[in-house]
Amino acid sequence: MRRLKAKNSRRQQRLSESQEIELLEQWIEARKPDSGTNPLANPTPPPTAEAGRAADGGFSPYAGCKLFRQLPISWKTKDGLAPKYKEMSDIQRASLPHSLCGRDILGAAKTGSGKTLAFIIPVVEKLYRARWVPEDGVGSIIISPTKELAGQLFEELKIVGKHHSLSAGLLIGGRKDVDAEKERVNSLNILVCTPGRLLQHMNETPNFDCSQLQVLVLDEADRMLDKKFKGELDAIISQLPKRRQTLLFSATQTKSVKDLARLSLKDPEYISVHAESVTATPERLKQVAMEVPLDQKLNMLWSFIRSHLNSKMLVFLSSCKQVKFVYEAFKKLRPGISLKCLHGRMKQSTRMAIYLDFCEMTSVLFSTDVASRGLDFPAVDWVIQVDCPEDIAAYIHRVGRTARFMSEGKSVLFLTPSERVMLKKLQSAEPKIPIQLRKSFAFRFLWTLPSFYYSNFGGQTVLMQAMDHENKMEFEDERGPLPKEEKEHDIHITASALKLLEGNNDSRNIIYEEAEDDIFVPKKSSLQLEKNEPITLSTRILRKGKLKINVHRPLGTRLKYDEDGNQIAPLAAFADTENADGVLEPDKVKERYEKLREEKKLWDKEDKLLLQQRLREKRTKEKMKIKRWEEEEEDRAHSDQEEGEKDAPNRSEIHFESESDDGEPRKKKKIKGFDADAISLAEQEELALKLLSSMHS
Ligand SMILES: Nc1ncnc2c1ncn2[C@@H]1O[C@H](COP(=O)(O)OP(=O)(O)OP(=O)(O)O)[C@@H](O)[C@H]1O
Repeated sequence: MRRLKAKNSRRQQRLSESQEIELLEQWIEARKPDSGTNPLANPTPPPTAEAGRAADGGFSPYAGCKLFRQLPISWKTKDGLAPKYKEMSDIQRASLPHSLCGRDILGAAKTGSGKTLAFIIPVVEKLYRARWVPEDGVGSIIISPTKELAGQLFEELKIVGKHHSLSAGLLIGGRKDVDAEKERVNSLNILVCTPGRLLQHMNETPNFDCSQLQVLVLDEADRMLDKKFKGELDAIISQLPKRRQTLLFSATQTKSVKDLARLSLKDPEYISVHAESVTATPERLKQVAMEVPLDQKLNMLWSFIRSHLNSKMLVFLSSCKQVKFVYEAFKKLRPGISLKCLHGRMKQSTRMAIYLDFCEMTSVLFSTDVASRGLDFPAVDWVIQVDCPEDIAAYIHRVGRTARFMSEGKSVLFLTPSERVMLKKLQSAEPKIPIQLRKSFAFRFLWTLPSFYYSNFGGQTVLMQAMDHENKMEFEDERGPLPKEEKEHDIHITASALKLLEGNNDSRNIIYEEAEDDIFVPKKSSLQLEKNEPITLSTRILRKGKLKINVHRPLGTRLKYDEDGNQIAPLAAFADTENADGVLEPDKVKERYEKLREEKKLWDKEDKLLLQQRLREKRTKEKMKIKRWEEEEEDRAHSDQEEGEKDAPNRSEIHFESESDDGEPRKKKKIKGFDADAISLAEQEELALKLLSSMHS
């Protein structure tokens, strides 16, 4: 009764809005496209209704509609879209006429083609036309497989819904104030969530009510319907009303009748705008595969990163353990470009901070498949798949993080000889995936990783385990025997690399000369492009060799220098340990060594303190960064809430604590020596102390 009253009072307050709604309803009803029609198939606008009839007899009055403003959507939505979006993409043109008139949709289009707006617009419009107010409760639920993707969808929803008075909430893990949020969740109209959080609400929040649900959206639908989310999704669906509109979108759509039956779809429109396309991946994406033996994968990755220091790179590895290992190891080796890592076992606030950082910065992000679907990182130059993807769909989504919406991108897939079967699978996929095998010798291994990392972090084991147990792909060939021997202990440059470096210490030039075509040519910085200057590395290549001691050098001939760089006589420092006849006095020598030892101890102490101070500062800086991000989030939530209270009880953003929404197994146990935040610092401290003690022993 209260709800009805609220609706009526709002209707009375907004006469012009009501008129608009009436107009939209009539417009939508009068121009309903025939089921199964695709406006893209008949691009000329119909001068009369009958002229819009396609060859198959289907009629779509939206043929020729290319702009958002030509659609029967509210002015508030048009105003929200206008600053950023004017022309529709293919999937938007094909699906919006059907979804706006309430039909269930199974939408498929290539990665980066604008599927998000294709479901957010109908969600907002449906509730607007139903004159939904916060007191009406949950009217729409958008479910995504990962927290980051949910966050991104929420941002897009804020753009479209900017001028609307609907309330929306982001329900993802990582926040502690669950109780406060449970109180607010019932007044949210649109929930953008991960399945775990939503289920947590359904089970724990008193009076949580979805009985009035109008629209359910599953983004990355095939993923949401696969066995990883089956239990959670079935539990959610069982609590939702059957009378609702359901929108399913993905770049790799499911057609399984069994899956669709679980969702009780009613005569869904199957809209696959790129079904006729020759390729399954974006047209501007260049793809190559390289055969790399397992024990050379990291060297290859290192060389690749070192040769593309101006590029933004997303590196996929198959497990959290592996991501942590590669990130820690490469970070210590300082490649000359900022490194980041992202995986499901990180704290939510850290994950979000890294996601935002990578959106803004040219850097390298090592990630598990948590970043493989849906995330719209701007301007990624390279997607590097160090480990083979699980299947073709996983490959398509991973490479889809680059070449988004009309932009260009490149991807490289490392395959061990036994993984070559994956290449065949990709090449014979329908539609095609244009991927070619390249000779890996285009890159010389300029570095081999020191075994320090392998032995201390169990690196080799990490790689082997990750590849053996986490790649679910079935191989035709047997994997070769795993190399057992330890890696060499010294950091060194291989002989061939040294030879190349003799005449040219720019690794990127080497690659340029050897590449078969321009796909591996490193990106020049804009400055270099302007000046047409040769590329130089932003960091120096260190030629590290073994320190050789010449045992045949006569005693007392070693040159020494004072602090100003002046040469001093050999053994001059020991002059005070000789008597007048030039003979060494043992007591004085002993005394001098004692003094030196004391001095060294003092330096040790100072160094230790300095190091501790630096680590403390670094930690504080990191904490401040996370805190700032959290404060900004809270401020935004507050201002949304205040704004909401002013206009109408309104927009808000909430977060819930829970795990395992990433498609990665939930494991709380920490791996010794490998906590992304704290352990890396502890590890650094330990390493520094080890170095100090080895210097002084
Ligand atoms: N009509 C449009 N005009 C201009 N840019 C658009 C339009 N629609 C979407 N975009 C932009 O294209 C990019 C990709 O869109 P979106 O993330 O919706 O792709 P997607 O199809 O969902 O990709 P994925 O399959 O990877 O999830 C975004 O940056 C978005 O802002």
